[in-house]
Amino acid sequence: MTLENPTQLVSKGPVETIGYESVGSQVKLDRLRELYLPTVPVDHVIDKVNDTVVYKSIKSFPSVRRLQPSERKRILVTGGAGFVGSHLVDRLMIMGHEVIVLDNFFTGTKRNVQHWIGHPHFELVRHDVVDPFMIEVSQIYHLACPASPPHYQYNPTKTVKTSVMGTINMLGLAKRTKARFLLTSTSEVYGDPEEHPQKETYWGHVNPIGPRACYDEGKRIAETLTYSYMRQNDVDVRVARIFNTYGPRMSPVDGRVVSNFIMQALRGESLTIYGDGGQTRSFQYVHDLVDGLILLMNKNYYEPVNIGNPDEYTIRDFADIIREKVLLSPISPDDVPIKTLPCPTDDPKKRKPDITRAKTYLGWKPNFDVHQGLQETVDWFRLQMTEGLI
Ligand SMILES: O=c1ccn([C@@H]2O[C@H](COP(=O)(O)OP(=O)(O)O[C@H]3OC[C@@H](O)[C@H](O)[C@H]3O)[C@@H](O)[C@H]2O)c(=O)[nH]1
Repeated sequence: MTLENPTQLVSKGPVETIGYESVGSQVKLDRLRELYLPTVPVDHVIDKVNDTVVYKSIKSFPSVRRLQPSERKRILVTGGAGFVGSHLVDRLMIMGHEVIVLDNFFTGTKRNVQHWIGHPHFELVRHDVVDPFMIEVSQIYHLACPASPPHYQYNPTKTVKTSVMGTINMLGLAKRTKARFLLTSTSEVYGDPEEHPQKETYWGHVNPIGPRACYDEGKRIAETLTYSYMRQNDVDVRVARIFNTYGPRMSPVDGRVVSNFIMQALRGESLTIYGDGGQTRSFQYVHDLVDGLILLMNKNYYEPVNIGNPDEYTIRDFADIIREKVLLSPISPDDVPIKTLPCPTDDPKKRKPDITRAKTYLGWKPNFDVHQGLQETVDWFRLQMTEGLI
């Protein structure tokens, strides 16, 4: 397969249209932006004098594509009220599909999908995937699982249960309904990698008993389960290994480096670097990830696929980029100091995806550069702060 022409290429200035025609996911960025960075708040009024907020019912929903009933799919998104899930839901809704979201709201929030509540194509169910769930669907995007290190280590046993029992339940559902099943796995399956960049063929270097194991090993067994159901029960499966992702609707308290640095810089606090800051990560913007997930679901490729942006930074350099983005005169980036804290146990020293597979078999590549993606993310955090929502 050859590289499909993405709607916009990186080097040609800011991205304005995203998505891929072959799967009907293309959309103007402005339309999505209205959902998380509205020019005027559509659903609430803030009364700063009395410190109250009034939520209003929305008069009309965002427009969705008119699909023939035969083209419209019924799609289940577990974890659909979370950071990544809600952006996926936005896109699937705009594409004209019917979307059912399952979420236990541990890290997700109703606000992320509030603009769809009441829409005839949309349903939101408070449910924990650890318990079975019955429904008729034709595609399942299985995202449900806390994903930031502080959140997944908060209750490690529950994180393992979510990965194991949650994935068994959703694979069982896929088996019964003959739905196509997409597992969102993670770059953490490579652990602290000895191969760099990481290809999907690399088996990883994971400490099975360390504090990250509940997530790393949880996702590894989730992958094992996925391919066992494929071999044993003919379930049609897809596996995405997601690399570090950022964007609007990240939780300000999830403890990840992007949200921590942005919140610290906006509050004029020191930026906390864990260890010497020489460890690397490669950051992708959430819309690129959503493009990759939708392509993977709809293309005919069942091996694991890395979805990430190979643009690699040391955490120290990344701190400088965020300081420059957030701080406007009269505060200069130098006015926000760096504070060094101990490095977490088993923190991977480097991480960068090899995306040859995604390019070759999906025709996918990231479109957003870090400056455009971070600018929108900072704008979103700033708006939340101005409105007193975080
Ligand atoms: O305030 C901070 C937060 C984090 N960091 C460092 O920044 C790096 C990135 O940390 P993050 O918590 O954002 O993310 P990690 O790469 O550790 O884990 C992530 O990996 C990929 C995804 O599956 C998950 O979202 C998450 O587990 C780490 O080296 C961490 O030690 C800081 O230096 N300061």
